[in-house]
Amino acid sequence: MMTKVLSGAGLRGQSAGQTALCSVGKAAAGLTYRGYDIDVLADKASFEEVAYLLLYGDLPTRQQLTQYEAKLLSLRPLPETLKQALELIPKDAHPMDVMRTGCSVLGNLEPESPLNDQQDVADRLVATLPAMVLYWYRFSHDGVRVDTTNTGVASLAGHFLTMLKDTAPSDLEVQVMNASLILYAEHEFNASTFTARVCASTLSDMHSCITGGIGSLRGHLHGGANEAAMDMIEPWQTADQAEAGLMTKLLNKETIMGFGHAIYRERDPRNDVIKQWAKKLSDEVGDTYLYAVSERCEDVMWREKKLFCNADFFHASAYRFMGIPTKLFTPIFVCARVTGWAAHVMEQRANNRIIRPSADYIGPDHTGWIDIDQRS
Ligand SMILES: CC(=O)SCCNC(=O)CCNC(=O)[C@H](O)C(C)(C)COP(=O)(O)OP(=O)(O)OC[C@H]1O[C@@H](n2cnc3c(N)ncnc32)[C@H](O)[C@@H]1OP(=O)(O)O
Ligand SMILES: O=C([O-])CC(=O)C(=O)O
Repeated sequence: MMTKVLSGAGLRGQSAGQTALCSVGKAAAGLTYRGYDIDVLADKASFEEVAYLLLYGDLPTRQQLTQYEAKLLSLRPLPETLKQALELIPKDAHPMDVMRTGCSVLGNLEPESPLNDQQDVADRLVATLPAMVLYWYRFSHDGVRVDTTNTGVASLAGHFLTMLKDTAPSDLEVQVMNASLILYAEHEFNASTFTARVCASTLSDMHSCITGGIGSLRGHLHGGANEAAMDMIEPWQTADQAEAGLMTKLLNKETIMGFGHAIYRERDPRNDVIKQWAKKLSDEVGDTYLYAVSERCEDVMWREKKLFCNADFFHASAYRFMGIPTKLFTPIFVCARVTGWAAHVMEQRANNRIIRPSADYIGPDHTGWIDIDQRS
């Protein structure tokens, strides 16, 4: 795989520091977490194993994994005060705003300290972010105070789906959710991770760094693209309608959500994985058009613009096939990416210099004071 020739605005192509966590767009490998290829991780690992890899530095032994899973289970309960805060948030709030608030409230209740160190705060957030968003969602939408602790499901992937639906998900759904969390866990110096690192570089606390990351991920040019892609394809009932709709959008020079990437040039290696799972789900649920619509979008975008699906595009149909409401798509990204963000915060802290670039000044020349009554 070739890396993109990068230049110009948006700090594109400029190295902003070093990382041992992830390589993106390197020849042949495509995407690795601490040297492990994403395809292999998505195929063989559990999300908990990948979280451990990112947060603790290496893949766990069986004993370490058992202990880590037990730790995450023990960290699931939400503080009562946090539940009360979540209950105050209206139904029509965006779940990403709920997560931002939830993370921030937890930082007030359980601030990072020598007794609650960065590793513990990171694990606590991994264990509770899914619960925060779903506690609010189920309370505000269904009037149910969902049990966020004992769904009887050990894996975070299964726990998320069980809290959402109250019924046990299928094995395939748990498998796909697990792979999805792995695909979304980490991606070098993307915008939200960079936000978290900038925050960390001022010696701020972990909750502030993660809250900032959630805010940056929310935008449609970043994590919010999975939701925006679903909104785009939703009205199309056939592949031909999708093609006609896309052609109109391209003619109008619209940005097509779920396509293109700041670093990859030819393909996003995560797309092959999630696309395959979307196909399996499509077959399982007896879908007659959404997968075909998605595939046609992929073909048209490549034919017309040489733009490829990024990680977000086929996540939209995969999540839809699992019955997940569209506005919960990006929050799932948060549940995964919190591992990458926290690992980057720790890495930044271990070798820190405050991140403070310069700007090229383009404003007016030095200007004298004009008294308020003299201004036109
Ligand atoms: C998990 C993730 O966060 S992945 C990213 C998710 N975001 C999206 O899917 C949003 C849609 N995609 C985009 O907006 C962009 O591709 C980004 C934000 C991901 C990357 O932006 P950039 O690095 O600036 O894009 P890039 O330099 O490749 O753009 C090259 C050209 O292709 C165009 N282009 C890039 N992506 C798209 C798109 N999705 N739809 C239409 N045109 C596009 C650009 O407008 C640009 O055109 P120009 O040269 O006429 O100005
Ligand atoms: O790397 C990026 O710019 C965006 C991305 O794919 C991610 O954060 O997963």
